[in-house]
Amino acid sequence: MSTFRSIEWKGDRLVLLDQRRIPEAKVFLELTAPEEVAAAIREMAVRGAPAIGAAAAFGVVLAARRGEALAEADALLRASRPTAVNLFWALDRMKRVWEGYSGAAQALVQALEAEALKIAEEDVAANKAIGRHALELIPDEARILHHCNTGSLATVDYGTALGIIRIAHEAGKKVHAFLDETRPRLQGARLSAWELRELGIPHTVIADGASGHVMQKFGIDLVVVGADRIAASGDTANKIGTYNLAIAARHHGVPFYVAAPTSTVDLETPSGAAIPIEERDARELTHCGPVRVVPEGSPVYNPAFDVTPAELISAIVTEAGIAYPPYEKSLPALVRKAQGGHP
Ligand SMILES: CSC[C@@H](O)[C@@H](O)C(=O)COP(=O)(O)O
Repeated sequence: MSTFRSIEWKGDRLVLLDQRRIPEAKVFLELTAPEEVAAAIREMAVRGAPAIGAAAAFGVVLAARRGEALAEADALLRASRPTAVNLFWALDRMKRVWEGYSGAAQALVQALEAEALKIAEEDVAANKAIGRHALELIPDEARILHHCNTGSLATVDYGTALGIIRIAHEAGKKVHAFLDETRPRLQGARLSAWELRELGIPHTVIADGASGHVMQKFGIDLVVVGADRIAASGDTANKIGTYNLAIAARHHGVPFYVAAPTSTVDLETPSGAAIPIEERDARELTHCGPVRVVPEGSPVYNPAFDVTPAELISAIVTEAGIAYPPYEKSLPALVRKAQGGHP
């Protein structure tokens, strides 16, 4: 894989690989202000639940370096996207460092920088652990269906669901990934295919509507997806189209796995009904690039995420181990384990 990370802290600026430009160009953005980080998250130059959490943490560091009001930067970054809980989880961690702080400004900048770097490094370690735990779920030869992009681009490095595919490949398993294109923003077609090509992992891009057909015609051994927020019940918000995939998987008897760090588990949210679902600009649907593909005046509805009910999820793979139903019991135990407590 590439020798760069999609998120890199350079001591005085945050460098992001602009995901809107992949695969046609590798363009790096150099951000020095929290407003720029919030805009990059909102406009999806950086995207994917763990990646936006880490980027927001560095947004707070930038605000501190500039001597700006941290409460304002925090509010601005929190408002950038609503669904992925990692954003709020990372900003809460940063807030525990700055809230009530009364020492020297320079020492606070250093403490915030250390915390943001810790968030980033912990994410990489969590993703590798997720991949190792998942090995027991992957047959030696496996056709794996995947939705959206959950790889190095969507995290600080390695990835969650795509990381599982990568680690299984590196472990010598014969994996073939079927990648949903993931309309309307094409994270599967543009980003996951790009990552798997760089890694030399066999894959085939399919239209979202083809996933049922592929299960029926070729046979899929498992589906693995990421998550933006997992409620205490196990209900999981992820990229729009995930729910359809889970229904098709159940119909075909295909195991449906969710892969996410425990920072994506939100025990405060009891069930999927309480997860805020982002609606994005209609233009994402009405246009393909500059070309209008929906007649002028036709109403559109563009939810960016859906919620897959826990009963359709075979297991949730986290860095602390694999949670099986009933998730109300297994998820809190894994969250406690990840935090260093008893399972
Ligand atoms: C490891 S990324 C997991 C999820 O964040 C991913 O599947 C997803 O839904 C991303 O949505 P996006 O709108 O591209 O940020």
